Amino acid sequence: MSTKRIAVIGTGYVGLVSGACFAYLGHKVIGLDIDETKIERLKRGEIPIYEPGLDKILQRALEKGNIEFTTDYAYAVKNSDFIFIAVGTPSKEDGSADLSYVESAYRSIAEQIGDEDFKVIVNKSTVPVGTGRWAKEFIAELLRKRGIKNPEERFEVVSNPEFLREGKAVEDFMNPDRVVVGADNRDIAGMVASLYEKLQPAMIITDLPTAEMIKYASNAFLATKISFINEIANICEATGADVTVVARGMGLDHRISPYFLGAGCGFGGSCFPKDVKALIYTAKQVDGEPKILEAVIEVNERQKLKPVEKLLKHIPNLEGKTVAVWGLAFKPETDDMREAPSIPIIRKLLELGATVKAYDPVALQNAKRVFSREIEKYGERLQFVTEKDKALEGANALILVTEWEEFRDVDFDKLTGKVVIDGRNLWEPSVMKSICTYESIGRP
Ligand SMILES: NC(=O)c1ccc[n+]([C@@H]2O[C@H](COP(=O)([O-])OP(=O)(O)OC[C@H]3O[C@@H](n4cnc5c(N)ncnc54)[C@H](O)[C@@H]3O)[C@@H](O)[C@H]2O)c1
Ligand SMILES: O=c1ccn([C@@H]2O[C@H](COP(=O)(O)OP(=O)(O)O[C@H]3O[C@H](CO)[C@@H](O)[C@H](O)[C@H]3O)[C@@H](O)[C@H]2O)c(=O)[nH]1
Repeated sequence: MSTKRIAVIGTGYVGLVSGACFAYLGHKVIGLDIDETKIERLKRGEIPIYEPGLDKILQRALEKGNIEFTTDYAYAVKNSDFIFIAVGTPSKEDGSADLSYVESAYRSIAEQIGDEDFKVIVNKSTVPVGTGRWAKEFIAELLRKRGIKNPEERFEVVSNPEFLREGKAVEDFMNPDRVVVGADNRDIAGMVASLYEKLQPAMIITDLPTAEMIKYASNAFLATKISFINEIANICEATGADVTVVARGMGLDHRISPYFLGAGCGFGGSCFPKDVKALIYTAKQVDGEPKILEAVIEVNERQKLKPVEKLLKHIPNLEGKTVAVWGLAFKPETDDMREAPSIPIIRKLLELGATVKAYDPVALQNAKRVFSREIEKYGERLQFVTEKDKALEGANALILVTEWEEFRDVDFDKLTGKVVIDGRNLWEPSVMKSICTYESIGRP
């Protein structure tokens, strides 16, 4: 494999993992961020996020001298041929994707492109269909204004959406189900595809809008599977069926597949909620009626509060009661709190007068930031504890929100007599029901 010079703009979950993995694969990588503190920490070898396996990959890349970090766009653009954009694209109030960080990255890159350059600008951020083509005009115009001759010949824009999952990011990047590359110029798409050749992935090379749409359609479909099974879980609950067995029975049909049929208290994270909303927005802009997508969000919003609904059946008045909450991050193996179901659950419990004792193995620091308003408003009624058993001390009930592995083995003595709501169907009902008042999602 020939070594290529790559800059990665944004050193968050996607940028840092992609940069470290490209460097591990033998490319020369410059990671750039506007967050100076983050870059200072990375230069010292500290990793600002919790992501299993990233430390080892990054360490190896640093030892090989294949990765460096900077805040200097001039340096990063000058010393790279491929510039990957991996900045955030969060939801705006109206559900559309906020492209201001992406636009700012394009501007900063365009300021550094000279008369003799040719740079391949690769969108790894999830951006609405049409963004790549728009970016080509936007960047060309910026170059034109700077007096650069033949601006369209100085760069190409490529879409290379990322499909990694948090908590399994390194594993997913190194073993992708597929790599998707979209560009108007197929030769340049091929050049981007070749950056991954060591991984020998299934490869889709297509045009810009199609690549952008593959990302949204994939996330929307996975989110649909989750809302679908949650809807089935609610029907199971009312009819005495067991959703976990139903999901197993469905999943053995290879056309359905067993994945993403885990019923629970809904999906969270930095991607599914915002990407489904952005796709709804796009659909409406082109006069579509995205009924399925809207239902996916609606079902999910309701599902997130299911555990509280179930708790109220057993303890109708939560005033003066204490509820332990296990798992705050939006899924296990991450410290990411974005759109975590624990947020509406804890807010609701506090509103209803409960004292909440919250525990997570790695997300406590981020959780304290997310709940800063509640900490101020409710004082001692919202406590963060550093051990799962401490959360149970004096608690009338336990809600399991995130299925961290350490919650699998519980000290049954500590649960005796409590109301336990299992929001992720982690425990065996027959065992739990013998020691406490136990409810799960969609199981008798
Ligand atoms: N998190 C995931 O699992 C995941 C997976 C696939 C795709 N994505 C997509 O990838 C993109 C990035 O997501 P993330 O979770 O890594 O975001 P993140 O918030 O973790 O990181 C974004 C980084 O970009 C930096 N940044 C912002 N503006 C910048 C600029 N103008 N120049 C340089 N750096 C800048 C921020 O300081 C931050 O460090 C999003 O579009 C997201 O939808 C995310
Ligand atoms: O059967 C399931 C599977 C997942 N979830 C929930 O779904 C959310 C998202 O989980 P997951 O997809 O594992 O995590 P993400 O890191 O958000 O990854 C998704 O979003 C990324 C960003 O776009 C994509 O790159 C990935 O392919 C896509 O899986 C979490 O809250 C999970 O608890 C369920 O409720 N039931």
